[in-house]
Amino acid sequence: MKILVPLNIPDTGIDLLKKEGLKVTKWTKDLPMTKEDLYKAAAQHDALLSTSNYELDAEFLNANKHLKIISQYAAGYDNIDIVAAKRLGIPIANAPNSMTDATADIAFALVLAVSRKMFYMHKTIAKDEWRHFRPQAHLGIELKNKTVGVFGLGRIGLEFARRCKGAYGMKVLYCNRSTNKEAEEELQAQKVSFNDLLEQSDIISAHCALTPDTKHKFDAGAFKKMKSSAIFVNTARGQVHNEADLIAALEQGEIWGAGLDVTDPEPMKADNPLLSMEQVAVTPHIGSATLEARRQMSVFAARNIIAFYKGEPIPYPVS
Ligand SMILES: NC(=O)C1=CN([C@@H]2O[C@H](COP(=O)(O)OP(=O)(O)OC[C@H]3O[C@@H](n4cnc5c(N)ncnc54)[C@H](OP(=O)(O)O)[C@@H]3O)[C@@H](O)[C@H]2O)C=CC1
Ligand SMILES: O=CC(=O)O
Repeated sequence: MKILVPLNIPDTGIDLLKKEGLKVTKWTKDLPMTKEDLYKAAAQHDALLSTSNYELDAEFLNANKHLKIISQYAAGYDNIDIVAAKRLGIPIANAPNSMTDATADIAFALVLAVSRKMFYMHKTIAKDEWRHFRPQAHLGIELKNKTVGVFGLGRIGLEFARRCKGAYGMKVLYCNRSTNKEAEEELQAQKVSFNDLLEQSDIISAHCALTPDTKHKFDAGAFKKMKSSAIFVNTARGQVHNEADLIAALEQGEIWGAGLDVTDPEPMKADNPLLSMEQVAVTPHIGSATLEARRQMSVFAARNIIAFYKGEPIPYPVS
């Protein structure tokens, strides 16, 4: 079986594939493949160890019906048309839990960065604006005993909530479709409606998958319901918030601040007004950007393909 890896990912998983006798073509350039190159290359391979920057839509899947499996080097798989893949009988798999800690860390770091205006204050030094002690300038807010609301308390949401509870004794609210018993027992997390999450939380962090249900969940109406002292954090997917509405909510003081690891669109343009706001911190989708996570993602994505090749159950199937 010939595997196409269309981005320069760590070799940890590639080595496993090769050990099983699978042939691997890895794209080693820094820039991703063009759509044309991807179509051409996929046509000559049996499986794809893909990454989330490629749009694997119905058109791509129809043109590549021959693919035996697509294994995603990511937890999210909103770039893949799962319905079309199912119709065509192409199994899809992903690599959840390989970057849970790394992404929870980024969400938590964004809360801290926003609460103390760190990114903005860093820029004042670079602009040579640090002059003298100003006792009432650029004050932040403290996090101890605040209420955190997690939208999508799954793997990453739980790790993020653990950090909030452990470091600052925060009360944990969450909004999911199902109940997270583990979080309720361990953190005394309370499941609430979306409305209550918005109205009662001091910090709201999005950790859901991007689906038609969650697209633009955080829009003008949602921001209006949040506390004017609230911090909104999104490390899930940029389209979970409506970015124009978020900018307006911040400009009008409807919410206090925002921390984003994901934006809409990505990459964010350098002239985006969010980048010059005092109470905003933006990182360029680096949730999983640790050596440990990226190596593990490669291994998990490879294991799906190896299991399929051996006729064993796929460890991380996407249904
Ligand atoms: N910034 C980054 O670099 C990274 C971002 N991510 C993003 O984080 C997302 C979450 O990852 P992970 O924690 O592993 O995924 P999980 O599937 O473990 O958690 C997702 C949670 O979202 C909840 N959810 C889904 N739909 C809804 C909805 N409509 N309303 C309320 N809750 C909902 C689910 O609960 P229930 O089904 O009960 O509703 C579940 O608890 C990924 O899909 C990806 O987009 C992941 C890794 C890195
Ligand atoms: O955004 C990253 C992912 O793993 O999903």
